[in-house]
Amino acid sequence: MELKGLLKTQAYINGKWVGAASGKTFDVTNPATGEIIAAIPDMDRSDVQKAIDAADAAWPAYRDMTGKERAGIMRNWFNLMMENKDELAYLMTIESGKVMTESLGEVTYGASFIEWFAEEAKRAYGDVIPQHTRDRRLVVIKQSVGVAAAITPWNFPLAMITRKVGPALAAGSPVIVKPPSETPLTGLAISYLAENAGFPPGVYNTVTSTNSSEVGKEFCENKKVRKLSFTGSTPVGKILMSQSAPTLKKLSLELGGNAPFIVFDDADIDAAVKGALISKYRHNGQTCVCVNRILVQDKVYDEFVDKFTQAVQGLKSGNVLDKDVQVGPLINEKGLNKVKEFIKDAVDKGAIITTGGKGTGGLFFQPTVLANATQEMIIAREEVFGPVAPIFRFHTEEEAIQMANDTEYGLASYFYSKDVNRCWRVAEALEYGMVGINEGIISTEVAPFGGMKESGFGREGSKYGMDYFMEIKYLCYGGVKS
Ligand SMILES: NC(=O)C1=CN([C@@H]2O[C@H](COP(=O)(O)OP(=O)(O)OC[C@H]3O[C@@H](n4cnc5c(N)ncnc54)[C@H](OP(=O)(O)O)[C@@H]3O)[C@@H](O)[C@H]2O)C=CC1
Ligand SMILES: O=C(O)CCCC(=O)O
Repeated sequence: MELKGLLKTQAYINGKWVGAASGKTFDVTNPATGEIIAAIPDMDRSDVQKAIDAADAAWPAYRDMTGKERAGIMRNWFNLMMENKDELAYLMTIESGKVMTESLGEVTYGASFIEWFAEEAKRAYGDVIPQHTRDRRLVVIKQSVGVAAAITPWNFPLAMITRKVGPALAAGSPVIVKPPSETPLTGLAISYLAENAGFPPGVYNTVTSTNSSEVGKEFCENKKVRKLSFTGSTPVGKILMSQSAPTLKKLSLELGGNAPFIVFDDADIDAAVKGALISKYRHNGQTCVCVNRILVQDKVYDEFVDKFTQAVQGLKSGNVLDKDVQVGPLINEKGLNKVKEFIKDAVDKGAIITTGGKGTGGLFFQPTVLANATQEMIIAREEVFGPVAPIFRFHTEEEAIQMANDTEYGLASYFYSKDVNRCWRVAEALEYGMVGINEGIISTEVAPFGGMKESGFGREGSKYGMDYFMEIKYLCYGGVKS
């Protein structure tokens, strides 16, 4: 495909395309074929410092622009993403293995955060508080938090960047993005579009590196960075939080999940099968909101297992660039080994494979269903991040809630029931930041995305998203004579 200048092999700092000061590079490979796509700069802390300095220098002028002016540039950027949708999706597919239809969906989804926050830029309203003494007037304004850094994962090479930089840029904060080393090319491509959209030099920066722990330390320790937003694993989130303590860096952490999907015996079983299928096998099970555990009530257990197994057998594997293919490869060897290890552990402990269970060459693995799953299995506790659906059995509503909440995670959860009273009860009892009720896909730019417990904190998207990139300032006018 003709990529119209979108395949960038340099990083983007202070409005310039640059290599690493050390001259080092690293290769980006296609997980579906193993082919090398490009070599890009392998930066170290000195390069990251340059990006931070540039962002800090750009901050005063950028924050002084009106919301409407910032919105104009963001709107240009959104339009450019949509005009280059096919090219961005192609790049995403070849570097991440995400099937083409899903990549096209992610470009639209990712761009929607820029459209949404461009509109929000004009509405960063403050407040007037009724005075508590006659000679005072109390006003609250919201101001940009300052330079913001973003560390993003490979499973959403575009949307996890835009969901962070959208609110930051709208609020008046320059950004430095560190995309994942597996999938940096989509992030570089949108940096090129950001340049063309008209962001002033230093407002939008992208650094690439395989030395993520050093980049993370610089973001946490550098006092010019006022905010760090991270999506990725819980262990790395904890490292970033402890590294941020000395500078009291403001943090948003969107971490791992262990999503339950509960099917009650009063549910529409066909709808539940459809919801579980799309939620489990989205990006081959590699999202933090993918179903990790399916909990099914006794009476409908066998029916659900049969119908779900049949539906999974209908998923189409093949060339990820074909628009009707639904199953791609795992991102890397580590991901593939995790899948194999979790299946072996489950089978050793009594699970039955009703479909799948085998690798099909390279990083590809069959979509797999495990019946008779139990709490003793690793998959009950840890995120598999792959195409494996364990199905657990429960007897009562209380037991389902107890099983669902029996995890340190609290990101997404789902349940199916036709009983309205039960829907309210269960939704309120689930200790999760997001609950899908008779829905398997819940992500949208208009709703708050984020978790509880060890799934992190902060909310992205929606009317709440910008608050995490703004300071609330209270102004007290005294001596007002009436
Ligand atoms: N919440 C979510 O959406 C995600 C959850 N995960 C979970 O994490 C597991 C492992 O996936 P993995 O990709 O290794 O996730 P990581 O948390 O290791 O990686 C996510 C991002 O953090 C960066 N990173 C890694 N270590 C550090 C560090 N010490 N300091 C700063 N940044 C760092 C990575 O950079 P680099 O790529 O250069 O290493 C990447 O940009 C998955 O199996 C899944 O369970 C993974 C991805 C997303
Ligand atoms: O898996 C993730 O990293 C979170 C993104 C998922 C979504 O936005 O639906």
